[in-house]
Formats: sequence, structure tokens, C-alpha cells
Amino acid sequence: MQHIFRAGLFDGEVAIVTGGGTGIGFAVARELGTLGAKIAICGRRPEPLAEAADRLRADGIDVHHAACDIRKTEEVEAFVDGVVARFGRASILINNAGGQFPTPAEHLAPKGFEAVVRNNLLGTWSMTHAVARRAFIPSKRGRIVNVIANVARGFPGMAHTGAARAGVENLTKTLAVEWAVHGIRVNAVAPGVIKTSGTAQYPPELLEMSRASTPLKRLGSAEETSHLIVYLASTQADFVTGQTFYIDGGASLWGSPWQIPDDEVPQYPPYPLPE
Ligand SMILES: CCCCCCCCC/C=C/C(=O)SCCNC(=O)CCNC(=O)[C@H](O)C(C)(C)COP(=O)(O)OP(=O)(O)OC[C@H]1O[C@@H](n2cnc3c(N)ncnc32)[C@H](O)[C@@H]1OP(=O)(O)O
Ligand SMILES: NC(=O)C1=CN([C@@H]2O[C@H](COP(=O)(O)OP(=O)(O)OC[C@H]3O[C@@H](n4cnc5c(N)ncnc54)[C@H](OP(=O)(O)O)[C@@H]3O)[C@@H](O)[C@H]2O)C=CC1
Repeated sequence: MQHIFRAGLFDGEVAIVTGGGTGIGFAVARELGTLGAKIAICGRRPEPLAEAADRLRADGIDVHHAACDIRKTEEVEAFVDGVVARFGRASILINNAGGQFPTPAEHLAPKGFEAVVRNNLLGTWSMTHAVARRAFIPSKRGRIVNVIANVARGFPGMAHTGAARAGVENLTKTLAVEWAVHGIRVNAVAPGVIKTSGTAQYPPELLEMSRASTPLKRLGSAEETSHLIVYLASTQADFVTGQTFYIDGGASLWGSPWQIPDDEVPQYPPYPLPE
């Protein structure tokens, strides 16, 4: 792996990366770990997590992994207690776990909307609160990076996640102010469409439409997204807090795969609709 950061930049740091078993989270765990941090990863499924931990260990990284659903407060608290028991502290939190399913708003069941808000907004809050109370505030030091999505404008086809991620963006600003006194910095990264195991579940036509409407005409990679997250988690960004950074090939500035229908019968992009 190529590094734009100096070796040992994260020596002595302990980084929690939620959803660190796959995709962007795995790339961040590997980059932070290679740069010297001890790493803790969680996710709902034990298998990909164990596999990821083995790959990180093969790279010489000291890694703790445990299954944890960020929607379940008890599991979140037990996970954070486990990290502190194992490494004695935590100094970095990457709130990367999350996700949703694409669907036009009128096909979105109340339960589905709630599931996505619980996953992305409430889950992120539970983890943030637990880590701040147990590790960052007592040590007067912490850095948080929240992985969100494009909230600069509407997110048609993704009403649930747009609402939840906008909530996380505002939480980022609020906590940056409230917790500055505790030595905690909080920032957000908003990826465009990034090629990962997550987007591999999306209809290929939708990804192609996204690529075509991205000014730089390609999808991003997990590794380049990781570089931005790692910068924000580093001491190099010690005067940066409360901000949202887009890494999207310009997609948030122009164009959208969502075509505005010109009649009363919407012609949707190729979204999977409920039966
Ligand atoms: C312009 C745009 C360009 C878009 C162009 C592309 C832009 C991509 C940008 C973003 C990319 C990514 O985020 S990539 C990351 C992708 N990775 C993920 O999304 C993984 C994480 N996601 C998830 O786990 C799920 O989506 C999530 C709903 C949050 C949790 O699933 P669970 O099964 O655990 O949820 P539960 O709590 O059981 O609730 C399930 C309820 O949710 C609803 N539900 C769940 N899946 C559903 C589905 N596929 N279709 C409909 N409805 C669904 C139903 O109402 C379910 O109820 P019942 O009917 O009763 O069961
Ligand atoms: N790829 C993209 O284009 C974009 C991605 N994002 C966001 O970036 C983040 C990383 O996504 P990406 O790497 O692409 O996709 P992945 O699906 O590979 O990553 C999502 C990770 O989050 C974990 N996760 C999801 N829900 C929970 C939960 N409730 N509790 C614990 N872990 C959970 C998953 O593990 P498990 O399933 O085992 O729980 C998985 O490891 C997500 O928040 C995603 O929504 C935002 C914009 C664009």
C-alpha cells in the first residue's frame, strides 16, 4: 500500500473503526494500523469480521474484533468496554458502520425508514456517546470522524438515509462545539459513490448512472476515501473540527442519476421495488 503519511504517525493511538470488516472501514483500519495505531473493529456478522482481523494481523497490526450491532446500546457499551479492557484506552473513533437500501419514498415502509434511521443516526450516537464517556472525556483527548453521505442537497431514492445522515452532520457540528473543552475533535466525511462490497449490492445500472453523472466520470475507491478519513483522524488536522468534507468526484455539485419525471407516472431509475 502506498502511504501519503509518515510511518509511525499513529503510534500510541487506539482507533475504533465501526464496520471495519469490509469496504471503506476495512481500508481505514488497515491504513491506521499500518501507521501504528492499535485497531478495534466491529460489525454485525462475525465471519467477515474474523476474516478481516486475520488479514490485519497478517499485516502486523494489533487488532481487537467483536460482533456488535450499533443499534443495540448494550452491545455497543460491551464492545467499548472490551476495547478499553484490551488496550487500556481509545483515542480515535471512525463511525463508518451504516447503510440503507435504495427505494422511492412512497415505497418506503415506516419500519424501513425507522430501520435506516436507527442504523445511521441512533447507532452512530450510541457509539459516540459510549466512547466519549468511557474513553475520550476521561483522557481529555479524542478524534471522531463520521462517515455520512451527500447531504448538501436532497437525496431522492434515499429519503431515509438522507434524513439520518443530515442528523449526523448536525451532530458533528454540535459535538465539535460542546466537546472542544474535552479535547475532542469531530468531523464528517461524505463519500460519493465508492466501489465497495456495499455498493456491489446495488443494481449495476444504478452505479453506471451514478458514474455517468459524476463530473470525474468514475467511482471512488475505498483506499482514497480512507486517506481523507485518516488525515482528519491525525494530529495534522488538529485545528479542523465540525466540518464536512466531500470525496465524490464533484458529484454533489452537478447532476444526479435521479431523473425528475415530467408526468404524473414517475419513471424510476432502476431501483429494486418491493414485491
Ligand atoms: C439518487 C440515488 C442514487 C443512488 C446511487 C447509489 C448511491 C450509493 C450511496 C451509498 C452507498 C452505501 O451506503 S454502500 C453500503 C451498503 N451497505 C449496506 O447498506 C449494509 C447495511 N444495510 C442494512 O443492513 C439494511 O439496509 C438496514 C435496513 C439498514 C438494516 O437491515 P435489517 O434487515 O437489519 O433491518 P430490520 O431492522 O430487520 O428492518 C427491516 C425493515 O427495513 C425495510 N427493508 C430492509 N431492506 C429493504 C429492502 N432491500 N427493500 C425495501 N425495504 C427494506 C423493511 O421495511 C424491513 O421490514 P420487513 O419487511 O418487516 O422485514
Ligand atoms: N460506498 C459508497 O458509495 C458509500 C458509502 N457510504 C457509507 O460508508 C460506510 C461504509 O460503507 P461501504 O464500505 O461502502 O459498505 P459496506 O457495506 O462494505 O460497509 C458497511 C459496514 O458497516 C457494517 N454495519 C452496517 N450496519 C451495522 C450495524 N447496525 N452495526 C454494526 N455494523 C454495521 C457492515 O457490517 P455487517 O453487515 O456485518 O454489520 C459493514 O462492515 C457506510 O456507512 C455507507 O453507508 C456513504 C456514501 C457512499
